[in-house]
Order: sequence, then C-alpha cells, then structure tokens
Amino acid sequence: MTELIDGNVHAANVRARTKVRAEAFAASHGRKPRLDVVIVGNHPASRAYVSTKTKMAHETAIDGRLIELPETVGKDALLAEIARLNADPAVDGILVQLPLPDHLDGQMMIDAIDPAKDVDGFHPMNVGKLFTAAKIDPEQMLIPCTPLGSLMMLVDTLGKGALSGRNAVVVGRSNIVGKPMAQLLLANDCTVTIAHSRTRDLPAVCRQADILVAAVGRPEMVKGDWIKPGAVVIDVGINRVATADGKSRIVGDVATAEAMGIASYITPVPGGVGKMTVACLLHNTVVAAEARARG
Ligand SMILES: NC(=O)C1=CN([C@@H]2O[C@H](COP(=O)(O)OP(=O)(O)OC[C@H]3O[C@@H](n4cnc5c(N)ncnc54)[C@H](OP(=O)(O)O)[C@@H]3O)[C@@H](O)[C@H]2O)C=CC1
Ligand SMILES: Nc1nc(=O)c2c([nH]1)NC[C@@H]1CN(c3ccc(C(=O)N[C@@H](CCC(=O)O)C(=O)O)cc3)C=[N+]21
Repeated sequence: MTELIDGNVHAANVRARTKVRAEAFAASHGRKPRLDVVIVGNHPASRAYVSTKTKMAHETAIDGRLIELPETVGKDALLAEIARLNADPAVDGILVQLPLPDHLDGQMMIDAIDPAKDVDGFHPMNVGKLFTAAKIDPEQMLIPCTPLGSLMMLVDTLGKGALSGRNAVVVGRSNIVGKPMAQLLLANDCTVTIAHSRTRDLPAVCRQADILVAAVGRPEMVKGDWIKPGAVVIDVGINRVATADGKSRIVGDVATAEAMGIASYITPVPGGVGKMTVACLLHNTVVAAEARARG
C-alpha cells in the first residue's frame, strides 16, 4: 500500500505556527513581518506562483507585496530596486522570482540581496552556512524553501531519526533544489547520491534509494520500476503538459500511477512539495523578521 503525503496538510500546519509568530511579532513591533516579491516580465506560470505567495502571506499575517517590473528592465534598474529593498528597514524578506529573462544574470541579483533578507536561502553566505553548520536549524538560518519543505515532510512522516543510515538519491543538482536537498539529507545522516543528466544507468541508481527525491523538470521521467519497493518518494517536479482536450495539467517528475503499490509513501503533484515551498517561504520571512529585530 502506498500512502500519499498530503502537502496541503503539512503546509497548513507550518502556516498556522508561522501565523502565531507573525502576530506576536506585530504585537511587539507595531508592524507585520514583510515579504517583497520581485517579478520581472509576464511569464504566466511565474505570475501564478507569485500571486499564491502573496495571497498565502496575507492569510498568515505577513505583509506580502508584489513588485512587478517590465520584461525589458535593465540590470542597473533591477540592482537599484534590490538596493532600495535592502535599505528599507520595514522589509524583512526579499524574493526575486527566477528564472529571469536572458539579459539578466540571476546569480548577480541573488548576490546583491542582503543575506539577512534572503528568504530563498540562495545567497552564497546562506549557502555557505547550510554547508558548514555543525547543526542545521531552520530557526537560526535561512534554508532554501523547497528542500526544507521536503525534509519537513520526510521527518514528520517517518519520525525523527528515521532518516539515519538510509540511502538517499537526489535526481537533479540545481542550486535551488538538488544541491541543498542533498545537503539536508546528509545532515540527517543519510548516505546521499546526487544524480544528474550525465549519470550512467539512472534507473539502477534510483533503485538503490530508500528515499528518492526527483527534481529534474521532466514530466513523469521516474518510472515505477526505478523505485525500490517500500521507498519514500518526494516528487519535486512541476511540469505543465498538454491534455487531449487541448487544455493542460500539472504532473511531477515521477510516474505517480506506476509508483502506487511500489513506494511506501509518495508526494502528489499538485498538492505536495509545492505547497510546502510556499509555507516555508513564509516561515523564513518570520525567521528573518525576528532575527533582524534582535539585531
Ligand atoms: N515544487 C516546488 O516547489 C518547486 C518545483 N520545482 C520543479 O522542480 C524541477 C527541478 O527544478 P530545478 O532544480 O530548478 O531545475 P533545473 O533545470 O535547474 O535542474 C534540473 C536538474 O535535473 C537534471 N536532469 C535533467 N534531465 C535529466 C535526465 N534526463 N536525467 C537525469 N537528470 C536530469 C539536470 O542535470 P544537469 O545538471 O546535468 O543539467 C539538473 O541538475 C522542475 O520541474 C521545477 O519546475 C522547482 C522549484 C520549486
Ligand atoms: N526565487 C524563487 N524562489 C522560488 O521558490 C521559486 C522561484 N524563484 N521560481 C519558481 C520556483 C517554483 N516554485 C513553486 C512554488 C509553489 C508551487 C506551488 O504552490 N505548487 C502547487 C500548485 C501548482 C499549480 O497548480 O500551479 C502544488 O504543487 O500543489 C510550485 C512551485 C517556487 N519557485
């Protein structure tokens, strides 16, 4: 029997705890924690994500704001906008939605964000802390939201300590998902393999996994017979595919129907990791606000 890990339930719990903290922050500081999301251009999927982020922020007693810049905005104008948000004491969290248009360098923009306001956890200072800290503590550091949310679901589902000694395979090595995910699993005492487009015999590598994380961006690439019986599968993928009736639907990186009956647990798409990504972003915003208020 395969059980679904319900991202909606886990995310609602994270948001409920975050809301209590956000209200306490507002009571003692006379303002809500504030998250500013910068979006460049008109990419429809990006628009959908950022409106979810600001809507969920408001429901969580966080002042979520959207800054929309035209597709043609120049490097200096975007850097100036980031500098303005860095300098504004009322701004606790800054998120620059990725990917940016080709003429803009995403890493340059991440590097320009004040690390104390980097609620994505993408700044080299926060990445460095994640990779060197003796203990990984989501209250003390800004950890990338998708890996953090994935780890929280694993720990809450399996129990603390249950990851120790397990073989974890992360398919994908991006800075925003694969690499930090592998680091969090390592910190939880998994034996970690990172697979990517040059990995030889990927199905055989995946079959070694007690915990399999798919963060590839290829619709339903991970097949049922790549999954070790009883494995826990975290499907990070968000892929929009066309349907026969000319509409579209969202599928993950795992062939979920095939995984049913083989995996012990799997996260659905939608309603899995994506929901936790947004909840963890709000968590990070409150962590940033509290840390900045402490000085
Ligand atoms: N649920 C959520 O909250 C989020 C979901 N996503 C989704 O997660 C997925 C991954 O995102 P992201 O990490 O940003 O994507 P990237 O495109 O940055 O990285 C994809 C990774 O997958 C690897 N890869 C690509 N094709 C293959 C293949 N055929 N076999 C093995 N590995 C392969 C690439 O390898 P190489 O390095 O060799 O090129 C790369 O490391 C996407 O579907 C994205 O939409 C992303 C962020 C948040
Ligand atoms: N600086 C930056 N930080 C990010 O965290 C970031 C980003 N850029 N660029 C794009 C990716 C993608 N991402 C998602 C967020 C929420 C859902 C989400 O809520 N998904 C829902 C709904 C999916 C849908 O219906 O569209 C679900 O899976 O149930 C998905 C994906 C954050 N990202």
